[in-house]
Amino acid sequence: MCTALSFNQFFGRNLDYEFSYGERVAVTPRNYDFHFRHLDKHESHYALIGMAHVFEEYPLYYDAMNEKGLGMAGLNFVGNAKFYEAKEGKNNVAAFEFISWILSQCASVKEARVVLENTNVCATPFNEHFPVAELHYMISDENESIVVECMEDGMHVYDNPTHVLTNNPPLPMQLFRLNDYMYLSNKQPENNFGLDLTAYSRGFGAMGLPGDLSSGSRFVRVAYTRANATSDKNDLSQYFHIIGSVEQQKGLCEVEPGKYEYTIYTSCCDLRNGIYYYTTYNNRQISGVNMFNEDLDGETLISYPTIEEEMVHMQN
Ligand SMILES: C[C@H](CCC(=O)NCCS(=O)(=O)O)[C@H]1CC[C@H]2[C@@H]3[C@H](O)C[C@@H]4C[C@H](O)CC[C@]4(C)[C@H]3C[C@H](O)[C@]12C
Repeated sequence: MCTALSFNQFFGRNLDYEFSYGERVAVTPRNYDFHFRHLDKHESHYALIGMAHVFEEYPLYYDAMNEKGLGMAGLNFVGNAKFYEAKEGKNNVAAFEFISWILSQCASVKEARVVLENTNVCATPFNEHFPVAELHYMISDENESIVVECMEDGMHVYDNPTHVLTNNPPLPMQLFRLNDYMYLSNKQPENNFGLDLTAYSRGFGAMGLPGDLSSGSRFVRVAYTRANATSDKNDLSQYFHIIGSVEQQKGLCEVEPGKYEYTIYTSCCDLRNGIYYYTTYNNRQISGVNMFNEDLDGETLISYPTIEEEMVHMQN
């Protein structure tokens, strides 16, 4: 399971899975040659930063942002995702290139909508070891979010007023399910029984908020948390608290005997300042890579290993 979140200038995701593909924080500078499989070279483009599996200096992004403040993340959409054959007259983009394709040329969600109109996401595998990943995508800038779902019946581009995304089912069904929870409140409930009842603890207003790890429940939980979370100067920690409401602890979701899905990392792109923050399962201290501290006019990929050791700030 995975969850993506956009909150003010912050955008990112929980990457939940039972193993890591070996990811790094990768900066793609403006003059890195993107060799798109079905298209011409893309020699000069926006610079990108994000979490990627780096294969022979090529970034396979999971989630990223560009220097203009647009973010994009791919989340599992197994059984529903369907990518297509290359089509004449379209910009044919392999699914593994999709994040780079959008972020290398779009400065906003508005621009992404236009580019998507002529984009055909293709079922072209990266290589024999990396088959096509069945994903759907959230794209956000500071103001709006959309979700792209490529399915049997075509590519859907949805407005996403919740600014969150999890996994199955498709977004319209996730949104519809919020109807069942519209009563949730951060206030104490009224007593409608006409009996002598008391709200004997704080937090009664959100009684019934799902707490399990299924994708539909995480969608409701994180959408509710985001909708009610206050915003102040400390929005970076508030972002981590919101997405932390749906993190997965090791041991709670068994995918095969003895193997558990857990939150491998949580990312947070600061869309305004080009900083990619993240925490990992064993290292809860926030680490950061600032894309503007790199030579963004370069041609070669820059990447950093994630810091996995627990870091504790001792005070004495
Ligand atoms: C497994 C990851 C998604 C995690 C997730 O959504 N979990 C939910 C599980 S479930 O639905 O609830 O069962 C996805 C997100 C990004 C994916 C990676 C990126 O797409 C980049 C390449 C793409 C290649 O085609 C496959 C390897 C890969 C390196 C992908 C491996 C894997 O599919 C990743 C890492």
